[in-house]
Amino acid sequence: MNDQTLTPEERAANLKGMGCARKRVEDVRFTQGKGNYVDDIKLDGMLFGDFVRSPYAHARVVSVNKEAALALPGVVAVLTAEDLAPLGLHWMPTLAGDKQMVLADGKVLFQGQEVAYVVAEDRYIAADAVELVEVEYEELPVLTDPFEALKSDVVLREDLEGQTEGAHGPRKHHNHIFTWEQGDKDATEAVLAEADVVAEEMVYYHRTHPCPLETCGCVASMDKVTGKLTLYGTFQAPHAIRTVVSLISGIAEHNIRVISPDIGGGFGNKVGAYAGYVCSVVASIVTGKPVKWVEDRMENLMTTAFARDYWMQGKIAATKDGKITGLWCHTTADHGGFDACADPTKFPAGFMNICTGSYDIPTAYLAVDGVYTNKAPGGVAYRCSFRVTEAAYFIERMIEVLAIKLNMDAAELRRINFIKADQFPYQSALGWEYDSGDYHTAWDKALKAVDYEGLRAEQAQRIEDFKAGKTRKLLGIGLTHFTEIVGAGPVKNCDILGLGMFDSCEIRIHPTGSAIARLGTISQGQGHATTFAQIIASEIGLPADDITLEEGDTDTAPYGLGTYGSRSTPVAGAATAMAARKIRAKAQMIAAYLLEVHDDDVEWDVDRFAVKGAPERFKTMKDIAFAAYNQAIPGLEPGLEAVSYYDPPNMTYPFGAYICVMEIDVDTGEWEVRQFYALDDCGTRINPMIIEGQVHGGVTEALAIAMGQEIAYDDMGNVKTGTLMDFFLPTAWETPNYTTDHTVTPSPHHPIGAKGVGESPNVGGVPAFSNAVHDAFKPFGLVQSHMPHDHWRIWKIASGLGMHG
Ligand code: PCD
Ligand SMILES: [Cu+]
Repeated sequence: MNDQTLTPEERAANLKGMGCARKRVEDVRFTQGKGNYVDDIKLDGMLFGDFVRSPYAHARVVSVNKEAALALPGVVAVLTAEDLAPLGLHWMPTLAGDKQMVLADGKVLFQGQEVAYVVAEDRYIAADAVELVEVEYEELPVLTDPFEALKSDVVLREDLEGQTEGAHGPRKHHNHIFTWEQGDKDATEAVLAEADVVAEEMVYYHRTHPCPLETCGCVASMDKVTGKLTLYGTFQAPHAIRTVVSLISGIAEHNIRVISPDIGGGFGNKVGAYAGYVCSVVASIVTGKPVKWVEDRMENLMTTAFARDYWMQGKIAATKDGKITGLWCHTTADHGGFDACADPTKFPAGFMNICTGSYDIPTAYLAVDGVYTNKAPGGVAYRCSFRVTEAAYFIERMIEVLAIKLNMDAAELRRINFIKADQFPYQSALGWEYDSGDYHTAWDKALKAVDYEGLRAEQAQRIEDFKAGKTRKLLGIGLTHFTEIVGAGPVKNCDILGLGMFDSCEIRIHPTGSAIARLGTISQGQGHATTFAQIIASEIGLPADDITLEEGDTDTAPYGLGTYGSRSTPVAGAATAMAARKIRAKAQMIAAYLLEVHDDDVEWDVDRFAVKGAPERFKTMKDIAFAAYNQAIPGLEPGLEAVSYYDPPNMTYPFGAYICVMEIDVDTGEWEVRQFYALDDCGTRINPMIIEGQVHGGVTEALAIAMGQEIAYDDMGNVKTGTLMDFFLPTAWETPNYTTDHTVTPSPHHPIGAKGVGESPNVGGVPAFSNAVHDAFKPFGLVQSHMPHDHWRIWKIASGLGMHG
């Protein structure tokens, strides 16, 4: 059965295990149009839902008249808050401990808010009926600026009036949500007062949106005979959705089956619960028929969870020679009409306290104030694991601002402040324990790869030429060294709605030596079916091609908290290795029995157990799998399967060095990325090709955010960027070529040493692009300018610096 002539290396290669650039197994289906997305699901007698949405950002709903809509042939029902109230479903809990209207209850708080839900026989009738619902509104004053909101007499959340205590402590004002403080305020202020140099700046990270290719949607199907509710949907956390649906609907959890089919990109947008899910479930229960709801693009952009919108006031202190002594940050966080941020419960501003970044900063203080405004709720990670991209942008801008103050090279300033390799595990001033890192090695490699000295020389020449009138183009060199924090993560620290953030994997080996593995996570394009099979292949010596991977069906998958915050590899990936190791432990006993030696006298060799000192006497994993099912082995149960629920001891701290070289035309504001170098360290690399794809995708999203993407509002709370005509999504035209690189610093606590990587390119990419723009104008006096750096804003910078003559 087994080719004994193969070397161990050849046998290992045949497994396509960890480290192999295995081709994505998912793509056979996707490239042939054989994916199965929510909108592909068609059930007998299925009805369609659509929302009546508010055109106003703040208004009282005086009346809703459904008559004309109900009279339209094909319309089955029109639901309003009044219909949901008797069921207690007109409001729902948010992930952030707040509550949110499912359908407008007396007033609306943001443009596009759900007012009524129409159910009809097809999508088009539903859309027509939406037009026929007559809603009378009475406009109220609109607050779109969080600083104004905190001063205004206008009460946004009347339901909370008089409540001085919120989900995260005291509320200071009727539009205030929480204050979150970390670090030592007094000590930091003392350091600032005595420092040689203090740089101060307001760093704004604008509101944006993940905008996945596929919008959010679901199909709810209540079987009245069995009492079982099946809910298909674009869920990044199917198990959590099942628990939440059970808690708010009262349907027993075993009678709910949640299925996430193929998902066309999630990027954090599909973590939370939306009104569409609740209304579809209610509509299916009421009508006894399956009900489908799928958003259109404008609904997705205008109403589902936004990202960022952080105003970060910063102060950074240093000695004359550039040693950073303290960091202070006060953030005003615009959370929109309801606090629906998707962060672990104890972290209302996510992991923003990673804002000391890659630097050994002895003293620091961070305070975040959450504020209600008339904007869409949400606050999702959007490829940045819980406000880490905000934190990284903040510190990487503050470093640049400090470099200007010190008149020092920003690469050197970073180098002298990096946490040193021998300081890990490193305790940060804001409360984290960084697991591992080697920043100096990564930094030097990156600077060398782009010829940093050469670039600075070229830039100096360019400045001369510009001043001499020989060119109108500037050169910017954008530097970033970021530290990520992913893999939420320890249950003692992290939960969502009280559900501990562990994750899981169950592996079953079949008699012929192939296998199926099921996880509590769910791929939205990341390629889990490819990579997690590789972990198992390396751990138990069965070829990855013989391992099926399944996620997203709560009736079959073990409980897990889902995929976001780059947690699948750190948490479910660890569970996968641990489950595989349980299988290998049993396999060892089976092998020893078959080989008639003691358990301790066999040793593992790539895909087999061999007798110690006699490698020609062995049983392959395939032999062992068969024996597990066909031999009665004394003292052992038949079969070969295992499950692991993994509660990680710590998060993982991937890091990277990104450098962006940009040409900027001062007369048009146009930019061109000439070079983008991305070095990532995500510990042990499972699939280098997938990692490269993750970096390409993530840096492209970072480019979008830094250079143009924005959810912008006017003073009346109208969303100005609610279509892809106005909301910047880069195409192949704008997307530059990327050079990827890596170092490998394994996580000491992860069973295979892997850290997450999916979010890193966004965390590192945004400051790299933004710093490039700033760097180009720095010699002409620019210190700080807000993103997104679209052509107009860049042109305005040039203008403001008097560069237009
Ligand atoms: N060391 C390592 C790591 C990792 N890896 C790979 O890579 C990936 C990723 O991973 P991670 O990092 O762990 O992550 P996950 O968890 O899986 O995922 C998540 C992420 O992911 C990213 N990416 C992506 N891709 C795609 N395609 N799609 C999508 O959607 C997405 N999203 C995004 C996001 S946003 Mo959030 O949600 O915001 O929080 S978070 C996120 C996978 O496959 C894995 O396996 C490897 O290989 N190695
Ligand atoms: Cu975030």
